[in-house]
Amino acid sequence: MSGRISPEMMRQHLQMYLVVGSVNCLAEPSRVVQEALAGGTTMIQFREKGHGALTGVPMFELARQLQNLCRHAGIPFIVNDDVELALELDADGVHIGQDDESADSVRARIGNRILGVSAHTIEEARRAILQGADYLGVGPIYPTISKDDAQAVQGPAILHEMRKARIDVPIVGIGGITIERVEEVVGAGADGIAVISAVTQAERIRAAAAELKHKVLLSIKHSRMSQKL
Ligand SMILES: Cc1ncc(COP(=O)(O)OP(=O)(O)O)c(N)n1
Ligand SMILES: Cc1nc(C(=O)O)sc1CCOP(=O)(O)O
Ligand SMILES: [Mg+2]
Repeated sequence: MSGRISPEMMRQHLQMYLVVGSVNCLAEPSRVVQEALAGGTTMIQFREKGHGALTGVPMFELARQLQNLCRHAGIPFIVNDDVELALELDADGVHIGQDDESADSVRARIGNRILGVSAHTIEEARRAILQGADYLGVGPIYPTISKDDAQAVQGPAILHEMRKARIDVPIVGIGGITIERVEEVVGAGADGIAVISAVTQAERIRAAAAELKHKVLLSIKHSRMSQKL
């Protein structure tokens, strides 16, 4: 990439953001990702974490396999937490949280690659932006079954509060998001949704991703129309 990603492009990539690792998948992870991409997923995060997570060569091989699928689909491949892995793979970006390496240090290491930072408060959001975040991951919006050490549930109100505080950077909501909740999340100010279980635990992965994306696009349209009124 010749420069930092534009906010407009970032918002598009955040619309239907799948966070995925072998631990979360009912089917083969590569099959899950293939199906999710066929359903219109706009960005993938490789998050190999939790009980039974792969390490070493098997983890690296899986990451490379999923990255190749993203390359063919023309969508960004983001690595969770592991900056070394992201650099080794020449991934499109990294997502870090408040307990990971600091955002300014990661920004210095990854150059213009995409940098996503988790933020739970307005203060964390402002700091992440100053330190070079391209987008914020805000959650958990609802209770989640996919992250044992998640913070307290925030509800969509945190998104409203951030937008009211003039945090204008691209934001993705995460945590317990299902098709029924998409409109509320986008209506509160998110540019898209990041999900694990709504896609990885679905019986029909392609259809689940496609329905979620369709709902996000409709919700963005509705929310723009109501802002104009
Ligand atoms: C898009 C997105 N938002 C938030 C997170 C959570 O990051 P973090 O708080 O560092 O927790 P772990 O995912 O590392 O357990 C995320 N991964 N993606
Ligand atoms: C990875 C992650 N981060 C969260 C946060 O709040 O920062 S919640 C979460 C898990 C999201 O999985 P699901 O869509 O199954 O709830
Ligand atoms: Mg992390």
